Amino acid sequence: MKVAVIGGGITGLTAARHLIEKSRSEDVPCDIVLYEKDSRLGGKIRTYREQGLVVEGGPDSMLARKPAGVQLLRDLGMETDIVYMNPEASQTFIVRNGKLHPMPQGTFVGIPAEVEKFLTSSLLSGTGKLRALADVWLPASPIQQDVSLGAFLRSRLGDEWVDYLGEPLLAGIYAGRIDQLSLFATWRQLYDLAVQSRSLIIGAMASRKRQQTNRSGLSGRSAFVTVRTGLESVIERLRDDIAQAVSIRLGTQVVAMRRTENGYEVRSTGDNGSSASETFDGVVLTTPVAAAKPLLRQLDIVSDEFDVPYASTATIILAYRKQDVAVDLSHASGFLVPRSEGMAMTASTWMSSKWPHTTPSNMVVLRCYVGRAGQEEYLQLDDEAMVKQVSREVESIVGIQAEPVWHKVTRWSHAMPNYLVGHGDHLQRLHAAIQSQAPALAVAGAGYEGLGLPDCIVQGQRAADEVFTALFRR
Ligand SMILES: Cc1c2[nH]c(c1CCC(=O)O)Cc1[nH]c(c(CCC(=O)O)c1C)Cc1[nH]c(c(CCC(=O)O)c1C)Cc1[nH]c(c(C)c1CCC(=O)O)C2
Repeated sequence: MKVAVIGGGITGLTAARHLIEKSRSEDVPCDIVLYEKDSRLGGKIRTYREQGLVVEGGPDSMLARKPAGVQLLRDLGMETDIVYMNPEASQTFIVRNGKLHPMPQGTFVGIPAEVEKFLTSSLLSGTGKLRALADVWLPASPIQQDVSLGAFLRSRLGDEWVDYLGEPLLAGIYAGRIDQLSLFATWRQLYDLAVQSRSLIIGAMASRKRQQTNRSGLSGRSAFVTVRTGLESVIERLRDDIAQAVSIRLGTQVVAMRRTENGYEVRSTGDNGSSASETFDGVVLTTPVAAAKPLLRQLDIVSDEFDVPYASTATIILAYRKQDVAVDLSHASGFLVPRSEGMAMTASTWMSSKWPHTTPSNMVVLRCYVGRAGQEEYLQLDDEAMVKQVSREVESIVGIQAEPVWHKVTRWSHAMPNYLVGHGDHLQRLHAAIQSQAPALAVAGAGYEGLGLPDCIVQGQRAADEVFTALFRR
């Protein structure tokens, strides 16, 4: 059999690796061609190793509680390279009126699970806190179908909680707008919590208790993990792992697809202007949704209702000399900036505190984020102006007056998928259309069922499974 994998990010690479595994375990030869339009593999994963730093331009870590990520590292023989987030740097701040306020203690993703601690928080006004606590007495939410994450949370915990805690924490993951994101496709567990316990706060109290009893085996281990030599070394290892069995076509964009009698014709153009056509039995399509849709349309899979806008962002890494930084950042991982603060920055991660292995001991490194859905205007700034703007904001929020001695701006155009209300239903219809019209074809990646690295890995493996099984049964 012969399979095309379109896209060379983490999803496509794990799909290719999984196809090889299946072909070996079932003893069925499988030719694999991987197309990547960029001149490098890795997609959103990009590590800079400069000035003694090992810092990320894209994702900096992954959730340990989603096992696919850590499992992949083990499968690639990288277990000894795994680094856990510094447990000392667990405090997160949220900016209000230009000042840092600690995230309230004793919450479950911001939802109060310890009422007394929540009441002492300086982040919300007295009225805001009381309104949030009213969730305990409110009747069950009468939700039958998908609504926005914001509508659901506003009804239970009030606007102030949503604007200063809920949106930065829960919509921030998508660089999205809380009033547009789908409740079911983003934080369904919060809906489930409210169904089980009627109140989110009562549900948060119960899950916190469960967490505390289950945690015994994980003591001291943080929620996030990364790789000592940078996440790009996972890409390098994956590439080496599959290189023998996969033809990797860099700088090659798939521009058209057509059904043939038994499979697919894939047409591509190269950076040098060349064009080529090749036929395959199966296809794993892992590009962003905007690149996948025109190809699907050529196969008569119309998915106009399946709309996944991608927000544009940038990360700005600022490195300071430690001797120039008068504030102690060592106990915190960083801060989030609510939309209403009107700043360029949406958040900042204190890399040298959260991930000490990334930074020489004589430096302090902050990674700042700019841009989210509906707030993309600061991305127009050129690198120099962006660094200036962001370091000015760092000065006023954090109190670092020094000039950064090194910086790196990484721009991510249309990079963060936002799952809108109805995402799940539209996705189901897309899968049904693919199943009936396009046998041995599967879609996977951040635009569909989770944008973190573990979810991309799971989707890549599942898509490879589906395509392999469809062809194996023939
Ligand atoms: C406090 C904070 C968060 N996230 C962040 C902070 C800032 C300070 C710091 O670095 O400590 C930083 C962050 N993390 C993410 C973004 C958006 C990226 C961008 O704007 O370019 C930003 C700005 C992506 C993310 N951040 C996260 C994901 C999802 C990971 C996954 O689902 O696999 C992404 C894409 C994870 C995350 N991140 C956060 C929560 C509550 C969660 C979910 C945890 C859980 O589900 O148990 C909060």
